[in-house]
Amino acid sequence: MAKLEGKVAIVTGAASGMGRAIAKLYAKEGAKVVVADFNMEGAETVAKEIMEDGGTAKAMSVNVTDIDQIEKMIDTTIDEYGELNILVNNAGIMDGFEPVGEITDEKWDQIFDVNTKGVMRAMRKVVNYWMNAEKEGVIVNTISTGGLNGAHAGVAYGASKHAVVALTKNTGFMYAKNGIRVNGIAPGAVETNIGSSMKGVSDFGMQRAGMTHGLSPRTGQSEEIAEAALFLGSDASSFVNGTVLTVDGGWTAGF
Ligand SMILES: NC(=O)C1=CN([C@@H]2O[C@H](COP(=O)(O)OP(=O)(O)OC[C@H]3O[C@@H](n4cnc5c(N)ncnc54)[C@H](O)[C@@H]3O)[C@@H](O)[C@H]2O)C=CC1
Ligand SMILES: CC(=O)C(C)=O
Repeated sequence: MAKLEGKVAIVTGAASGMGRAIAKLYAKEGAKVVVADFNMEGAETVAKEIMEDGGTAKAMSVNVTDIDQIEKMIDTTIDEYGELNILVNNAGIMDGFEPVGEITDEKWDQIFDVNTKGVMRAMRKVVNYWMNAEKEGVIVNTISTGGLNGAHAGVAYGASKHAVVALTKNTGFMYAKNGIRVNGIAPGAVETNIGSSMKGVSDFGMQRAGMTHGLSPRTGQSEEIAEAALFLGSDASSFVNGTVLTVDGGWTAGF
């Protein structure tokens, strides 16, 4: 039996990288998947690939910095599929490895709007839906090893991801008796298109962070992260709640 048979899932940032791999694996395991991204062309391609493989998917144009678009994403999914069981908050962008002495207010806000506020707003909307409807549900947040230590990116990215760890733990704890589970994944360095979101790279920050990146045994593939997202999104993880699963090939085990 497919692991997500009968489930409806939203995956944000699903036009590329880990989001794409998660959307495809969820669909392969029986879920109806909303492929949400502000890159609509990319989202449509992923939805088409899923449907060609016999799955069910719908591309949706969503900018996670826009509250109206986030809320519409969730309302439309429930209207069209009659249900929403799994929300994967995966959309994210990198900073330019800036340390605090170099970060601008504008860059800080830009990173937080996508990586943190967008996640909180989607979680708030879906949790209220589940609570009001007295339904159970699962949230999976793509965080980062940069959300667990200070050495993997700049100050804005690290702080934005540390905040999602707190969002994950707090929400998992608060609604644990209501059948709502919330977990995160902390991937290490994974081969995706995230580099294209890096603007104005700091030589100083890159040099400092690069020292720890050099300790990573290897880079990961998006499909390896998708397997963790499948575990956390499915009933196989029914007793796992309010925690973060590191998936980094052993990179951060050594320090
Ligand atoms: N690649 C890596 O080494 C790591 C990435 N991560 C996290 O994994 C998540 C996925 O990133 P990747 O697959 O690596 O990157 P990616 O760049 O391949 O995919 C990110 C997707 O998010 C979308 N996106 C960006 N801003 C958006 C917005 N405002 N609204 C809607 N969609 C938006 C992009 O269009 C893209 O399709 C991110 O949260 C990232 O921070 C975490 C650890 C390591
Ligand atoms: C992009 C990112 O989060 C890492 C850990 O490389």
